[in-house]
Amino acid sequence: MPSLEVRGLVKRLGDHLAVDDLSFTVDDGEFFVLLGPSGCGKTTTLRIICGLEQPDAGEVVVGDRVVTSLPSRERNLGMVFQEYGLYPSMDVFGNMAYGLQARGRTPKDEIERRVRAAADRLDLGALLTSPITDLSGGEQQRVALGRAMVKDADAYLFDEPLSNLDPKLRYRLRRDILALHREKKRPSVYVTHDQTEAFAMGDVVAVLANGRVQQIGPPEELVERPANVFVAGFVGSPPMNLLSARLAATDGSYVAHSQNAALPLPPAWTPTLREYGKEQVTLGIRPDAWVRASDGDEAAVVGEVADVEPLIGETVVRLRTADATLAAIFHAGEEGDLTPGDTLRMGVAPEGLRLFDHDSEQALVP
Ligand SMILES: Nc1ncnc2c1ncn2[C@@H]1O[C@H](COP(=O)(O)OP(=O)(O)OP(=O)(O)O)[C@@H](O)[C@H]1O
Repeated sequence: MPSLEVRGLVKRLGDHLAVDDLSFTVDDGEFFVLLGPSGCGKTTTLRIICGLEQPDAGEVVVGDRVVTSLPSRERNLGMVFQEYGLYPSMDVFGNMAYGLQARGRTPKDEIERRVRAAADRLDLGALLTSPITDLSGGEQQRVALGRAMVKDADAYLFDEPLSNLDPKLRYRLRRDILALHREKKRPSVYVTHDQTEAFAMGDVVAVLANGRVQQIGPPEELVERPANVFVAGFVGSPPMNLLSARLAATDGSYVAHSQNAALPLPPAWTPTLREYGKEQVTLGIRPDAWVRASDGDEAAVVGEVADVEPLIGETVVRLRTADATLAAIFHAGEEGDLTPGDTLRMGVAPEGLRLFDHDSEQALVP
């Protein structure tokens, strides 16, 4: 049985439909990430799960309890937010202990034991009596994490908890959050617009746009098999190249014509495309699927190198053609000696091609 479930959530904010028929389930021990661009409804969804916002329609289920109309404090959730949400008048101990003290069910020495254990884990042991206002942003966020850690919550919710922190601290706190999650073995829902974070942390990632789920799956599935044009253009850095193309059948297999090139599709596509019948498609080319091609190769896209960006272990090359700018990732060294202005011919490894219906923008599946 899933331990956290939202069913058909709808939320209108002013005249904006912030959450539009959203459903997903998170199992015990699963780290579930809500990923999407700014304004897609991630925070609103989390606020509904927490009980800080009432949905216009739909249900929130935690364990075997429908909690939709319960106040936040009765939902037994651990929450960590971007704006730490700490009490400035209290010290570190007071903030971490507050939730347990307020519920009044945990003996004082047990609270003390839990707070000290969490503080030690988070390197806050020496700061327990410090006023919150004396702490750095990273320390405050660790206190907020510690406050969630001392609770035995039924589910844990995180809303962009790391976005105010520098990269080194972010990396460390990611590990702390995952350690907390693994220890508690409860469902966790983590909101972020940072796909590196989403992919590094999530067992399952839900991509949201305009308040709707676009795709739910493990990170590698979103990259390998994006369900639609939005996901294809959103995940990956750089994301998949998306081009309009015309399909043509030749000798029983298919070729996609785009950018003055004839790109052969693997034979596995043939039955699907025969049934599909349409000519016009959107072609997706993974940036890591490009290969250098030789002169006269019909299956090569030709363009001018616009930009060469060396990264750690790989190089991103941008190629300008008559009507598109394409991104290619080469393992460091494979790009050769390219400089902006050079003419470059690139072929595509056929397994790196994806096709989407031109109108519905949904993926076609071979
Ligand atoms: N009171 C309001 N009236 C109208 N629209 C609102 C109101 N509050 C929020 N919105 C809009 O609802 C949408 C969803 O907001 P939400 O904060 O859930 O998005 P988000 O995905 O978490 O974005 P971010 O990553 O920027 O925090 C946004 O477009 C926001 O501008």
